[in-house]
Amino acid sequence: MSNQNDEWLQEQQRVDETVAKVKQKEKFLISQVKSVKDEAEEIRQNFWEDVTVNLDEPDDVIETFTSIRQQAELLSERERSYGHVEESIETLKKLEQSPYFARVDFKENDETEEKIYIGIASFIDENDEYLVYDWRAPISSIYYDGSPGPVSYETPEGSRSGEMLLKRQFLIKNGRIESLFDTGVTIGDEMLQEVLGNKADTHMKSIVATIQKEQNKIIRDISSRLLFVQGAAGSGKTSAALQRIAYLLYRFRDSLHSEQMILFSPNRLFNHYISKVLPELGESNIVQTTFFDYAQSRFPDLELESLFEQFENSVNEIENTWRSKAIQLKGDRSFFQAINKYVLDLNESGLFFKDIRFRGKVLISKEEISELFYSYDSSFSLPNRFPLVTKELLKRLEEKALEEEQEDWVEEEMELLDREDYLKAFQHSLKGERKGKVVFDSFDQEKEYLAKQIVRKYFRKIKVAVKRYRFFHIKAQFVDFLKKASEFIHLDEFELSDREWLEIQNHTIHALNHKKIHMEDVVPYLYLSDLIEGRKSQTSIKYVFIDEIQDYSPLQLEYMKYMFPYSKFTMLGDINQSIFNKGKKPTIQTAIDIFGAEKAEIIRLTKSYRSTAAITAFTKEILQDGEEIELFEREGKKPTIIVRNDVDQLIEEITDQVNKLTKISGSVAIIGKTMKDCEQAFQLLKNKINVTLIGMKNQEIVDGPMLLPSYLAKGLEFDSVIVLNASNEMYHQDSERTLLYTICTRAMHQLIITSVGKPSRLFDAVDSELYSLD
Ligand SMILES: Nc1ncnc2c1ncn2[C@@H]1O[C@H](COP(=O)(O)OP(=O)(O)OP(=O)(O)O)[C@@H](O)[C@H]1O
Repeated sequence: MSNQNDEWLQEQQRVDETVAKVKQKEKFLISQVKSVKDEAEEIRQNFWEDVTVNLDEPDDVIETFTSIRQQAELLSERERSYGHVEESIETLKKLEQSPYFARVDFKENDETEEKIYIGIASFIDENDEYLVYDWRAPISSIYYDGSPGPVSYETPEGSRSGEMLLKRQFLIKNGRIESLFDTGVTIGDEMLQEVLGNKADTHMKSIVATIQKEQNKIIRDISSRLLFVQGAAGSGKTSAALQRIAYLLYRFRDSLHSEQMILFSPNRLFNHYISKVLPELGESNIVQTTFFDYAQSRFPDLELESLFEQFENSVNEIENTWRSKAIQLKGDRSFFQAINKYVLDLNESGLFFKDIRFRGKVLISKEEISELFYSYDSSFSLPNRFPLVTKELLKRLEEKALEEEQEDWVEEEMELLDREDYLKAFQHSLKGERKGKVVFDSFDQEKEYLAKQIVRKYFRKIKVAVKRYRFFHIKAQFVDFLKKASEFIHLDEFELSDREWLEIQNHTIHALNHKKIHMEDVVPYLYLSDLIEGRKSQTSIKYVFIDEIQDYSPLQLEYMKYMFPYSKFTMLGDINQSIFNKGKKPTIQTAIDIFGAEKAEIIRLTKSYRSTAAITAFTKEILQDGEEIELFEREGKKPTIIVRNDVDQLIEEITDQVNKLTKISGSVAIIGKTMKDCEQAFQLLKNKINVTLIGMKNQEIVDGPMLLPSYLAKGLEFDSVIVLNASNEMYHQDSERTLLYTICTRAMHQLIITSVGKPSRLFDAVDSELYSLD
């Protein structure tokens, strides 16, 4: 038997031993879980028997309350430990299948050599010996960063160094070693080839076994206030970010919880796509949202235009019309500063208020509110004056309510009261009697009581509105700001004339009057309202992750910093994939300007792992002055450009291709430019193939072929991509280069570009050797 086989056998033996111990532990925990579960069940069943309920005297009430609380705490403690044991069992089940994926032999100075096995979680045997180290443990970083020879790694106590004698990778499935490699500098290409050659999944997978050195830097960074990752399409930005979340939760497990992290992703489809990575690593998902969803939650009364609608609307307009200039201006940092300056001027006067009305009558006029607001000392900030004004308004409303009780309408309404209302009044009277209070002894008193109830019912709504500061007229304030904004900004820097600016204002006002708000107005509007009314920034959030950062405007970045003042930011983006935001400066520079260079770390990922070398070579040439992109050598067919004369022929071709591709590859996506294009194609395709149209309303990845617009495909990947009609007519502007690049880079194994008539001129720059033409 050769040495190599001996090694393999020895390793398999170790796997067997580890798995046996894992199973043993699992068995023990299963028995434990049963007893914890039974105990919790018993507490729940006997809950009321074990507490003493006595509500006679105030002291008894306190005692009862304490007793209930103790019992509830006991129950939740048992339930928590039940949850923990369940989680541990889940992890053990994973270890049972594949206990580890790597081994490094490490010798620290004069100490004896140690064999470190690395897996998705630590496993310690009965003698407290580490049979498996968590991939996030300090020592595990030498596997990702180092190669055989001298190595060092960071621990919370400082740096440690020694020598790495061996670096080995395993692929273990169902407790059997399927492959084993000893590797050098990088984490073996063999392993990566194997992983990347697999089919796409409806959910993203974790990359824990093959994290690359540069990605490991992203994952383990703990000092930067701003970690900015500029990475080519498919270079693992999202993957690294998710591993980073898992790492941070492990590294700071005593002080950091998943609720203290938030991830802004491009769309809900993407949220769904990445939702299994953290649970796969044994961690809970963090809050995932999209900026649109966040903003919508702040605008209950307005219909928000989404970034996608903005895209759909603006692609139809000629470039550089006033709309795209408006988007530029309203996304600029100078616009943010303009809001700051405008608000400074409101300290003494200038806030807009609304009358507080009831039944068509003004209860408290806007002038009265304004007078009240500005009666407070101007050293009080605007937000600090709001609670004071609210308190006073509520007091005045009480007086108004008393007056209102005398009005005729109250009496009329009283006559319309049904039996139930009277019964309620009667019960109230009985309650009062029990408490030794004066109760109705005359018809007048009963009437008085009912009148109070009626008015109170109506006034309740008004009071709620006052408590929510609805007396402040944010819409009018925003319009006023727009009217005065040109005092604070230089319109000519945005090539805007006064007339165009006026047109932009009218456009915004028109939308607001129809209870709508354009995407470019959303953040300025939110910020203005926050500065005036005072919004509590989210101080409990410690880490903010923003994916597809290139689509955020500079003003949005400013707002993010304002909203999460104590957070560390991880921003992931690719300037080559900017679809929406065409700011004056690259986002990376803007982010550094905003957050300051001292605490910023920039990491560039240049190697693209998603696509075959043939696809990356092709997509790279669509960009002319793109960021650096390196190929990952993985074999595959050259992309094909298929040109047909008319739409019918194109649809025939797409039908054939989808039928062929679904037989050989896993997921197939047909990607169109806009939703409208996709809807038209869907009408023509739906009776020929079983395809699902993905839109804003059904953002979920499904099995089988999908048809979706470019912006919803962001961040996703598919085994095969068919680009829907990439004709010259469809994509002809230079600004659409990045859009076309984004669509094409979704393909992992095969890329087919279709076109009615001449394909987009944006492909002209691509070497004809890099694709085949049909
Ligand atoms: N170290 C790695 N090991 C294995 N697979 C990897 C690694 N890095 C990236 N990948 C794979 O490459 C693909 C692309 O990764 P990911 O989606 O994270 O890239 P991205 O940079 O966010 O892409 P894009 O900007 O195009 O959306 C995924 O299938 C991911 O699993």
